[in-house]
Amino acid sequence: MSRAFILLLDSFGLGALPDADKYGDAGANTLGHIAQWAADAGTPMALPNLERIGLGAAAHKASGAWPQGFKVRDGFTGAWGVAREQSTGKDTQSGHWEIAGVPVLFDWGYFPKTVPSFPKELTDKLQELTGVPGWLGNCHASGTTIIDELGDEHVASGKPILYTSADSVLQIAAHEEHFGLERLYQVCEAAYELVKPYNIGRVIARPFLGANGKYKRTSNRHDYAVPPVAPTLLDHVKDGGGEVIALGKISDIFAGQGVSRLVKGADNMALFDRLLEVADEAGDKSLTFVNFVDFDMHFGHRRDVAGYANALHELDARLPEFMAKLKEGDLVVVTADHGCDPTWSGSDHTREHIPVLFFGPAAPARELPVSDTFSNIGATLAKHLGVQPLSNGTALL
Ligand SMILES: O=P(O)(O)O[C@H]1O[C@H](CO)[C@@H](O)[C@H]1O
Ligand SMILES: [Mn+2]
Ligand SMILES: [Mn+2]
Repeated sequence: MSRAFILLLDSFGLGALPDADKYGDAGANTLGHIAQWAADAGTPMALPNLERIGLGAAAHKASGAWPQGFKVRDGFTGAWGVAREQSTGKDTQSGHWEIAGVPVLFDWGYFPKTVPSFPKELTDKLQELTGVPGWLGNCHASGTTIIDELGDEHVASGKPILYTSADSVLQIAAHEEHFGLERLYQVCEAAYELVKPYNIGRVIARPFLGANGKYKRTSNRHDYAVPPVAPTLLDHVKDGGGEVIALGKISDIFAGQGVSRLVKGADNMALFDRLLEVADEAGDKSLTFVNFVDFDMHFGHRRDVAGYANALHELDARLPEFMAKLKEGDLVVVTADHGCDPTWSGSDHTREHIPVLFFGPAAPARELPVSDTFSNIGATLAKHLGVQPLSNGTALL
C-alpha cells in the first residue's frame, strides 16, 4: 500500500530566491522574519514537530540563518530540503501547478497599478452582460481594506467592487444579502469568459456581510481559475487508478482537473479535522492534497505577524494527531506555494524558497539537495505512487 499527502501551507516561504530583486523582494523571509519578530517580542517561536522533521535546517539552507528560537539542530527524522521556483510568477496557481509538474513558463496577464486598473472595454462589456449599475474600486487594493472603504457605497448603489493585486486576478466583492451571493457568482462567471483574452489566471468572487462601515468577508469565496495547461500529478494519479482528494481550495486552483473528490473546511483547523478523517479512509495509490489558506489570506496579505506565528503554532501542535494515523507506505510532504512575508511592505506575495519536508513511514531521514524546480516534489510523489512520471522534475527519493 502506498499513499501520498501534500500539506501545503499557503505562503510559507523560507527566504528570498536568488532572483527576488526582480520582484522587489530581495531580503524577504516569511518564516525568518516571523521568528525574529516573535523573539524580539519576548515570545520566541518553537515548532517542535516541524523542527524535528528538519524545518529549521531547511530554513537555514534557504536563507543562511536559523530561525530565531528554533532549538532542534540535528537528528532530523525526515527528508528535508528547499525548492526554488521555475515559474515566472509568485502566485498561487504557478506555485501549485509547478509542484504538480507544470511550471508556468509564460507570463500571466496583470492589470496595471492605475485607476482605473481594468480596461474600459472589459468593464463596459461586463456591465452590459450582467446589468449591474456600474463599478466601484477598479484599482489595486487589499481585499479587506477596500470593503471597509467602499462597503457602504456598494450597499447604497448596488455597484460591485472590482479590484486586483500583484497576482493575475480580477476580484469582485459584493454583499451576500444586498447584492446576492448567486448574483455575484453569475457576474464572476461572465467576467471569467471576458478576461480570457487578457491571459488572467483567476476571477475571484469575494462575498461579504455586515453593515454601516463594518464588513467581513465570508467563507463563500469562489475562484474561477484557468485550468492547468498540461496534465498534472493530479491527472497522473487519477488516470493511474488512484483517488485524488482535494481539501480546501486545491480543486479551485486546478479548476477541478484531476480531482476525484472535493472536501471543504472553513479555516485551517477545520481543514485539519477533515485531513484526519481522510487519513483514516484514503485508499491505496491515493493523493490527498490540502491547502491551508489562512496563512496567506488572513495573515500574510494582512501583514499580521502575530496571527501568522500563532497559526503556525496551531498547525504544528496538531501534527502528531495526523502522524498517528499514518500507515505503512505513506509519504507526506510539507511545503508551500510562494512567500507572503508579513513584515514586508505592501500586501502582496514575496518570491521565496519553499520548504520540502518529507515525513511518514516511507520517508528516509536525510538532507536533500536544493531543488531548482518545485516539480521535484510532484515527481517524488509520482514515483512513490507508481504512476506515470511527470514531464517536469526529478524524484528526490
Ligand atoms: O487582499 P485579498 O483580497 O485577500 O487578495 C489576495 O488574495 C488574492 C488571491 O490569492 C490575491 O489577489 C491576493 O492579493
Ligand atoms: Mn498562495
Ligand atoms: Mn495570496
